[in-house]
Amino acid sequence: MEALRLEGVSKRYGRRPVLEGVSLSVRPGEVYALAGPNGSGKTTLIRLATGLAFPTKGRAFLLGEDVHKSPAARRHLGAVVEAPAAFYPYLTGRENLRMHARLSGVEDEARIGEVLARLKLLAVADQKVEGYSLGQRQRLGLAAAILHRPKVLVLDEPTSGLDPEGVELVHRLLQELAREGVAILLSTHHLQEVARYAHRVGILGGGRLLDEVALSGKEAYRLEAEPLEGALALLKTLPQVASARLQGRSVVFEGEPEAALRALLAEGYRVRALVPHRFDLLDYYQERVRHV
Ligand SMILES: Nc1ncnc2c1ncn2[C@@H]1O[C@H](COP(=O)(O)OP(=O)(O)OP(=O)(O)O)[C@@H](O)[C@H]1O
Repeated sequence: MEALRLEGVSKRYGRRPVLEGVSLSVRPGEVYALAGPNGSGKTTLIRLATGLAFPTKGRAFLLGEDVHKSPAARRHLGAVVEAPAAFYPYLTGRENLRMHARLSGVEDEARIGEVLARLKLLAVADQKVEGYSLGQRQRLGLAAAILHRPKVLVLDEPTSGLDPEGVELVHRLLQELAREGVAILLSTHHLQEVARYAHRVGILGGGRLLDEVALSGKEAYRLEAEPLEGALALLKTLPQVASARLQGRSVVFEGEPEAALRALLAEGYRVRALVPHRFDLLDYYQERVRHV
């Protein structure tokens, strides 16, 4: 079952549409990154998915339960939406986490130590939060969000304000959590970084989900052949080809290049080039949002 699902979600502020009919889903163990220019609605979408804002149309589900109708659905959710998360400044990091733990019914001192260690906060755990740097607060926010072992984690720009070590720490943590089966939806402007481990990237623009890119990690190849449309159609029929799509004046496909070449030549296509293809997410993204 999908861990998180948005069904035709729209949001208007007054008469102004911000999101129009966005549907997406995130499976357990999947990292789904939301990208889009400033003002494209990423934060709004995240607020709708977590139940912090109501959609004008459409519905949001967490593990099959409607987030806006069943507050209990949120027990499976960990989220950092307003960054840095609000903490009591006169309490220490550990005391703040204890408060969170009590509110979510965790009451497990060992778990508090575990998440502090995971976020590399043990050295400052017993200092008051008012003395924390922005990056330390960000990490404490994430520590609070994962304290109750949520099955779904929703994060708005989880690496903003972090130094390079902090950025790496968060990326590593998210990969580990995904391997443990957590479904993760995050928004980001740092496409190249999340492309290393995100499974899918949703591109928002003009209030719509313009595209979803699956980052499979499989070997891809770029083919230049004539006629190109026919070559694309042929590749799509081959069992050795997992996926194929048009990109500019080439076809990009995943699969076995030898089998593809044999089939193309056997059918009389003129093959001009068949080379390994490195998918550049940033290039693709820029092309996708250029005309919005
Ligand atoms: N409470 C609100 N009232 C009115 N308009 C809002 C409200 N919240 C967001 N908006 C508008 O909705 C649009 C989308 O904002 P949102 O913050 O979701 O974008 P974003 O993609 O997260 O942007 P950024 O990349 O800058 O963080 C913006 O034009 C914003 O001005």
